[in-house]
Amino acid sequence: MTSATVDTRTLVSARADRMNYANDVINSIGLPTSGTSVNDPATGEHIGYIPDVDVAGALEAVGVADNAGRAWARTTPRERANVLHAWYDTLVAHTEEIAHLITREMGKPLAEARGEVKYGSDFVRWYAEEAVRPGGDFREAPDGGANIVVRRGPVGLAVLITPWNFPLAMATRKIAPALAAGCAVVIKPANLTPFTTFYVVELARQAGVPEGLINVITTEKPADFSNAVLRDERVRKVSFTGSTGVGRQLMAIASGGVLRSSMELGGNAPALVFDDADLERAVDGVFAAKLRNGGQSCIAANRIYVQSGIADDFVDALTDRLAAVDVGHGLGDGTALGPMIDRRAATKMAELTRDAIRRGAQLRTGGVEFDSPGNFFAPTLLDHVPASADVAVSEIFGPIAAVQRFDTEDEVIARANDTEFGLAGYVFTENLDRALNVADRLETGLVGINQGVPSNAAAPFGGLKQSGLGREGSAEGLEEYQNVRFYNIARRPSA
Ligand SMILES: NC(=O)c1ccc[n+]([C@@H]2O[C@H](COP(=O)([O-])OP(=O)(O)OC[C@H]3O[C@@H](n4cnc5c(N)ncnc54)[C@H](O)[C@@H]3O)[C@@H](O)[C@H]2O)c1
Ligand SMILES: N[C@@H](CC=O)C(=O)O
Repeated sequence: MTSATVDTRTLVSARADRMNYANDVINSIGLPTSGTSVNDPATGEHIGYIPDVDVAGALEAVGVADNAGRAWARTTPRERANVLHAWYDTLVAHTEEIAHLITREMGKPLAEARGEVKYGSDFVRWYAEEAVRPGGDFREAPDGGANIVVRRGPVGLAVLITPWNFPLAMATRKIAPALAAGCAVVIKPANLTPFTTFYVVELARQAGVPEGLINVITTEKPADFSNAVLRDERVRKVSFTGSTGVGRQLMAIASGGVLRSSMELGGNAPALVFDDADLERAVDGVFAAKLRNGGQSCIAANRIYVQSGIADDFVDALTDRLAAVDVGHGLGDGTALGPMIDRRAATKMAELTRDAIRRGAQLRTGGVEFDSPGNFFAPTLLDHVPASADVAVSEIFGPIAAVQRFDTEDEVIARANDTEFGLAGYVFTENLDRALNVADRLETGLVGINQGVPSNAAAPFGGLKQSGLGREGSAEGLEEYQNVRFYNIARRPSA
């Protein structure tokens, strides 16, 4: 098959009871009756408004956060841990509410949204546990004339900017370590998926997070927002998750005030499947790495390299898996793939597919936009994708599995590393030496070995090259919100 086919699957519809439940959760947030409209990406339906805050409003929030942060910085690690534990318990108790909200505003299937609630809440629990281990050190000067006490304290007021693809996890991965370290925050979620942030921040308040410590700002002019708040002297830190282009702009502004900066940016993950891989395990892993979040993930398998000896079997098996996926509203029964976030994203999938086919790729399944008011694109597999195709060089951010073939280990590593990005990579082989040697040679911040979802609150998530700076999750994620200082204590030798 070399050209687009009609996908005969019918879309799964949302269940009315789940839609009503999600709407009740949105209505409970207490949002304005006008402002910026938020829509369900699966239906295009308007689901609520958020405030369009101007620069003066954003700077007011900076002032509120600055005041609250000064008091919070003086709390003990145990006090901060207790508040974060309480927030974690509240998040878990509201799993259903949050999951329905995520699906309604972002589109991912409800089962995946529940998974995000677990993943996102795990960051809060992890940093509740890390809060009482702020780190520090005691050293002796080599000449014996001093002791050096190394202390870690809060970096100060942090501005957090998050994307739409994981509305909960991208927020908690930043807010929780900031609070654990003793910082206040101003957070700007994406306008496409703001409700989850408003909702979980309200849960944080109910759990005992002091007023003014977490401030949510939504705006239609994000550039005005960042230009103003990142130049404000009260702000000491910026943490951004989003595209590399916007990350570069924010780093340029942050350089003015020499702000501590964490940047979680774009990816172009290679997945390497060797002849000696377990076929079933490799198909499961690549399927997960591709289809998690509908492919709208920074660590999604972007370039799938399969060694010649296993390639035909692998492609057949992955094609069957993708062709069997139920597509539809995330609040439907059995939906495994929801909509793209917006029409532009769905159109981009169609363009990428057309470009690849024009350049010689073979379409094995999918390749069609569904005829619906939503933004659906069928799970797609393109085989024999030329390295020059757009789908092989740009971040796909959608459900297209783009397969290329390779012969040798050296060849595939050179191809895998031939990108300015360096976030995630995947290796599938049953040979442990090969797995570790290839992982060592991949220029990525994280490597999934025989599995497709490597993210974990205990792992230092982050990229190399133009995929970013800094780490989120784990002990390293706390350090991003800490200043390191030392006291030099003079010592006289005993008489
Ligand atoms: N490395 C990671 O951990 C990670 C995680 C999720 C997403 N991403 C990346 O994010 C991208 C997709 O997300 P997106 O489309 O929302 O990205 P985006 O860069 O367009 O937007 C991200 C956020 O930045 C805001 N923003 C945009 N311009 C801004 C400006 N000038 N000043 C301040 N804020 C601004 C947006 O409103 C949104 O809140 C992909 O490239 C993906 O790889 C990376
Ligand atoms: N997929 C990432 C987030 C980026 O999209 C994760 O696993 O945390």
